[in-house]
Amino acid sequence: MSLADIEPIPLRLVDSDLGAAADAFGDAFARTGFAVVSEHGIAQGVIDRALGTAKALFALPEAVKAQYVVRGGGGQRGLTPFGIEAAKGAALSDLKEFWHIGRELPAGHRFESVMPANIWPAEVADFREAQLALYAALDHAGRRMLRAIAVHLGLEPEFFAGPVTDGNSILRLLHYPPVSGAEAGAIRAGAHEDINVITLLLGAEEAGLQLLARIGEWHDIAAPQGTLVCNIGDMLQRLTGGRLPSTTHRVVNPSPERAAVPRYSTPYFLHFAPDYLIETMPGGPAEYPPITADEYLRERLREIKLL
Ligand SMILES: O=C(O)CCC(=O)C(=O)O
Ligand SMILES: [Fe+2]
Repeated sequence: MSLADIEPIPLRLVDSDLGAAADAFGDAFARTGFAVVSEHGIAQGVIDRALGTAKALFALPEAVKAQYVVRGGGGQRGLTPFGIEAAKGAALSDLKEFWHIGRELPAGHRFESVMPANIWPAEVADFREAQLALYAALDHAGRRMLRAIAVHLGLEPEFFAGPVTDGNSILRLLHYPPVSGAEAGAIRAGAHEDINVITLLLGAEEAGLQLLARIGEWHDIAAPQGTLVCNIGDMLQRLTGGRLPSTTHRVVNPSPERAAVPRYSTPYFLHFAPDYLIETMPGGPAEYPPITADEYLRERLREIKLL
């Protein structure tokens, strides 16, 4: 199986033929944990404005960016500088820096203590507006994807609507600087599984993203222009008892011709509400003890050295 052969599946199918969407996405996710998604409905202008302001942010002087590191915040908001996050169990840190944006909650919201307020870079005009627009668009696309996943699992289409309402979802703006050759074995993003429910990833058109197939081989994930990549995270694997696998993936360093080119990508990690109890459904190959989404997240952030 070559992942380059994965045909993009239009997200539009969710609205026109939910059964067909459930079959197509369900099949892709059950086989590889990944799908390439076309016709996702996110306006190109929204994507371009968010990417433009993200590039402006990362281009700021290091001393300015350093002001936006939240000490003791587990990397959940603001900047996580180059050389901090390491994949679970990895000796070397990833070759990336990133900025996290969370859900905006009204003052006094019951999740305020576990979902901290966003911070915004004063130096980049329109950053807040552009990123919140992308956050909202990805959240909406993710909810549509979850309708297809619910039907694939034999659940009612709106099964996930409640559990992800006010979810602790995070928009990650990622910057992988050019690779100089002095990285001594480190890679852009070491092999890992995502912690959350599903991930929607923009920017995978620039090569590097690979998934680990069950036979133990790495496969490139080719995302044509205008598509996004969607994958299953550990929380959904846990909920489905492994019926939907959270597949290991990584971002390898560029070929010598592309070494001078930075890579920007934007995963949206869609999460459950912090108090959602993840209890394994019957019918899958595995069973896990119940745990709330927030407890599970904290356990995992400690493993990746963010907490
Ligand atoms: O940059 C990418 O293409 C993927 C990033 C990723 O897997 C992650 O941040 O979890
Ligand atoms: Fe990932």
